[in-house]
Formats: sequence, C-alpha cells, structure tokens
Amino acid sequence: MEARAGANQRIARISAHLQPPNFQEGSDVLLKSAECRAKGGAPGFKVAILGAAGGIGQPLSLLMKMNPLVSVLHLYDVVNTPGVTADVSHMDTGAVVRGFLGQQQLESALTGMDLVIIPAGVPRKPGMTRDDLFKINAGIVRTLCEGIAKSCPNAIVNLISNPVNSTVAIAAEVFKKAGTYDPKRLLGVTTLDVVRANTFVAEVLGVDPREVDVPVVGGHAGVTILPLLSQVKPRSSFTAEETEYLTNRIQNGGTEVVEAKAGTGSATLSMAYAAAKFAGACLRGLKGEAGVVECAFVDSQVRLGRAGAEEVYQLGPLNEYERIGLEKAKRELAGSIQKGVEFIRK
Ligand SMILES: NC(=O)c1ccc[n+]([C@@H]2O[C@H](COP(=O)([O-])OP(=O)(O)OC[C@H]3O[C@@H](n4cnc5c(N)ncnc54)[C@H](O)[C@@H]3O)[C@@H](O)[C@H]2O)c1
Ligand SMILES: O=C(O)C[C@H](O)C(=O)O
Repeated sequence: MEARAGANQRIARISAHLQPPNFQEGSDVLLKSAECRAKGGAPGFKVAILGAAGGIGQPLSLLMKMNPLVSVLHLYDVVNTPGVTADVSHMDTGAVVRGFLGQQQLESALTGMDLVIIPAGVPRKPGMTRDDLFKINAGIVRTLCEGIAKSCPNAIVNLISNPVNSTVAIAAEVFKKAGTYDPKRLLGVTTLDVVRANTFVAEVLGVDPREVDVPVVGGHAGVTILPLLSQVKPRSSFTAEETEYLTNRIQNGGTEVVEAKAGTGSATLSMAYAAAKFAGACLRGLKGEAGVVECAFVDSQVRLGRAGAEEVYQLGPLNEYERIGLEKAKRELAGSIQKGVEFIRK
C-alpha cells in the first residue's frame, strides 16, 4: 500500500467469487469434543479471532458463534482462551469452537482459515490518540500477520487493531514481504464509524437507525473519518449546524466512549457488533451472495476481480464541506500509512 493509494475511496464490494469453504482439520486443539464434532460439522466457513479473550474479542466470539455461516470458530489469544472457549462452546449453535493459547499455537489456530478477524492489541485511555497505540500494536499486528502469511495466506483479513490507519499498511507490508499480498483480502474495519453515523443521523432525523444508511469513507481516526452526509439514504438534507454537529460527533465517537469508560478501555460492545456485522458481510460475499456492499479501509489499488473485494466504489458527488474534509483526511492518512510502511521496511 502506497501512501498515495490508501487515501481515496473506501467502499468495497465483497466478492461473490472467493474460495469456497474448506473443511480441512486443524491440529493441536484444546477441546477434544469439538474435534470430534468438527468431523461431522455443518458446512460453512472457518473463522479465527485473534485477541479473542479481550474486551472486543469475547463478545465478538459470542456473535460469530451465532453466525450460521460459521462452521468452525478458532479463538486465539496470549491469555485466557481456555475459559472463553469453554464458555462460548456451550452455546447451542452450529459452529464448533476451538481455543488456542500463546504464540506456539498460532499456526494451528490459523491453518485452514477462510476469515481471520484481528482485535488483538491495547486500547486507548483518556488523553491518548489512536496513534499513541502504534508502538505496542504495530509489533502485535506484524507477528499475527506473519502467522497468517505462513498458515492461511488466502484468508480474508479483517483488521480492527488501532491505529487502523497504520496497522493496515503494516499488514500489507508483511504480506508483500512474504509474497502473499492481495489487496482484495485485506480490509481495515471501519464499520463502527458507519454504525455510529447511522445512529446519530437517525437521532437527528427522528427515525429508526435501521432505516438509515450513511456512507463513511477515509480512515479510522479524527478527521480521516469522513461521513458523506450528502449521500445519506433515505435522501435527507441537513442544516450547516446539523452537518457540523454530526461530522464532529461521528469523528469523535471513539473518544466519547474512551472518556465515558474513564480509563477502563475503549468501545468493545458496539465494536463487537460492528465487527460481527462486517465479518458477516464478508462471509455472505464468500458464499456468493450478490450485492454485498460495506465501507472499509482498503488499498485503493483494488480493481474488479474474481477473488476478493471485487470493486472499489467511487466516492460519488461530494459537496464543498465534504471536499474540504476529504483533503484534510488524505493529508493525515498519507502520514499514517507511511508510518506503517516504514515500520516494516526499516
Ligand atoms: N477498528 C475499530 O473501530 C476499533 C474499535 C474499538 C477498538 N479498536 C482497537 O481494538 C484493539 C483491542 O481493543 P480491546 O478493547 O478488545 O482491548 P483489550 O485489551 O480488552 O483486548 C485485547 C486482547 O488482545 C490480546 N493480545 C495482546 N497481544 C496479543 C498477541 N500478540 N496475540 C494475540 N492476542 C493478543 C490481549 O491478551 C487481549 O485479550 C485496540 O487496539 C483498540 O484500539 C478498534
Ligand atoms: O476510539 C478508540 O480508541 C477505539 C475505536 O477506534 C473507536 O472508534 O471506538
């Protein structure tokens, strides 16, 4: 991912032509009973969550266990996965759950996966920016992506760990180094910005948030989060004050939660919901469902193709307010992407 390339449109159509589900068995499982059931398990996709014991990881594990398209769910973390795995595995849904603990089990956790979701890493505390997490999370993302390149190079990757504006570039560089990079398969998760935008816009319009669809493009930090209020569905108009209020609230939604949690972490529940929504869309695309469209932070070199995020949508007509916002977003994104690239290339 080049700095220039990462700063453009971010609405990806999830491909209907990805690899079919595979049913290859993993090894080194912690739960023997899950291993037995996996052999006769329902058809579906194999999904791994890396960072599964965390604030996002736990509710996300629960939500993915509820997804009927998932046949096998691997829960990996450096702590506490036996407990989380035992707990989630008691849910009477189809997916077989296996737990993996510590780096020596990373390879087993990843082998054969169709989709890997990464919420591993430290969250913000009040007064911090997402970029302040770079130092710790960059190394975590690098290690996990090296594992993916080795054990499941064809998996779709949903990257949640902050700062997303840099970690996606780190992942891209790791995959390039390993010779496995496919921009169609690497997706930075920005769905929480869309989820928030839908909620806040619905509040202003006085309608049900489920009826609202707000495209949010750019990256996932401050001014790089760019809601396109001129393209809200159903078609709506906003006063200048409403536009300013909504843009600021959407751009600062993460900080609003960090401050409310007062040092105990950042968004976890709404993030798990958003991640499950996005991962579900990826699985529906993998399955062959047509017209699955989501916003994501992707390398804009993506082109129409047969194996992944098959199309990057153009931004559509922007108003003056949005054009100014886009220029600000591009400037900041270019720096964040470059920082991620340099972390791997140095
Ligand atoms: N993209 C988004 O919209 C979004 C939204 C919310 C949070 N986040 C980010 O998600 C990340 C996780 O947030 P959280 O609240 O779940 O944090 P958390 O601290 O509750 O959980 C993180 C988990 O990652 C695990 N972990 C640490 N190093 C690991 C490694 N090398 N391999 C595997 N697992 C490892 C930890 O053990 C922990 O269980 C943070 O970076 C946060 O900023 C992103
Ligand atoms: O704000 C954070 O640090 C977490 C996340 O990126 C969010 O938007 O909630």
